[in-house]
Amino acid sequence: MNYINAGDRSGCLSFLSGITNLSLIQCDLSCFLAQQSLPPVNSLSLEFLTDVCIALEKLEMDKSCRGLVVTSSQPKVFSAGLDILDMYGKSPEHCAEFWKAVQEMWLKFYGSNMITIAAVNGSSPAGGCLLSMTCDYRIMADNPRYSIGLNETKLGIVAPFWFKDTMVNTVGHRATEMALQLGLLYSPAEALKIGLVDQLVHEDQVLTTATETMTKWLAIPDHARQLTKSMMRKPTIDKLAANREADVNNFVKFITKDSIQKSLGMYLEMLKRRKA
Ligand SMILES: CCCC/C=C\CC(=O)SCCNC(=O)CCNC(=O)[C@H](O)C(C)(C)COP(=O)(O)OP(=O)(O)OC[C@H]1O[C@@H](n2cnc3c(N)ncnc32)[C@H](O)[C@@H]1OP(=O)(O)O
Repeated sequence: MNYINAGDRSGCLSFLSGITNLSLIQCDLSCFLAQQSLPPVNSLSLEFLTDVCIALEKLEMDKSCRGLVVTSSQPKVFSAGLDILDMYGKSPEHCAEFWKAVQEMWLKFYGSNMITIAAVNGSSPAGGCLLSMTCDYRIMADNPRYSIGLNETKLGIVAPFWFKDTMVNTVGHRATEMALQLGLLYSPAEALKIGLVDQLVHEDQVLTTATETMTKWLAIPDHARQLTKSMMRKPTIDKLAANREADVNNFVKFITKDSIQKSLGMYLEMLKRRKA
């Protein structure tokens, strides 16, 4: 069955307008494919996060859209996480705007009424791992060169409580404690073992498997599934929703510290050196 039906694209043109880094392709009557495409590594920049939130809001209001497969059109990378350049050498005002957009993205994805499936076609560190954890199901390409995890401590930064909560809800308290303190990036096999991803498939099969899985999830009555999802996730969502401003202030205070800026600068340098 051909799930990605190019003939149906006209049905989602309205979602594409104004969107530069995300394309939405209608897969069948009730499911969309959201493909991130921000070269070179799909980092989650302020502009990109804003695009994603607008697109998601529109899909959420479209009652005919019941499911979303989230993937990347960049080979080998699902998402490199938050765009470090939005946190490095920027004004406190910019950092605050950026963080609000990160919060918004998380709130929208984690609280989505749609079935969300992450087709993790490559590496997915930090914010990329967070994005995949907001989804209901994760399918990852079985290539030992790829990794996934919340590696913030390796950059000298600290994952906020709602990153931590999302991971606890996914893999449990002990695995999260190890993962966060050590900034662990897991191979696909390790990620499967701790439950960070739900299924590994050959890289060529990630999207097909995601759409097959979607078909199974679509068979469940929406109202029952949505209420169950909300029951599981609402306490975690409410915690951030009630503390958004304080969380923004904490982030800005932390990220603009000289010592943290220095760590981020060194990390960026390391990324460039590694390439050379
Ligand atoms: C209080 C704070 C709370 C939480 C905050 C943050 C959470 C985060 O998400 S921080 C971001 C953490 N991300 C990472 O640590 C990933 C870093 N990137 C990589 O490991 C690799 O790039 C990756 C495995 C994703 C892909 O590898 P390659 O395909 O080999 O690409 P390159 O490493 O050559 O990268 C190409 C190009 O992109 C730049 N880059 C990579 N990641 C980021 C990023 N997250 N933000 C901004 N820029 C990034 C990299 O430096 C290269 O740049 P150029 O050298 O200029 O080409």
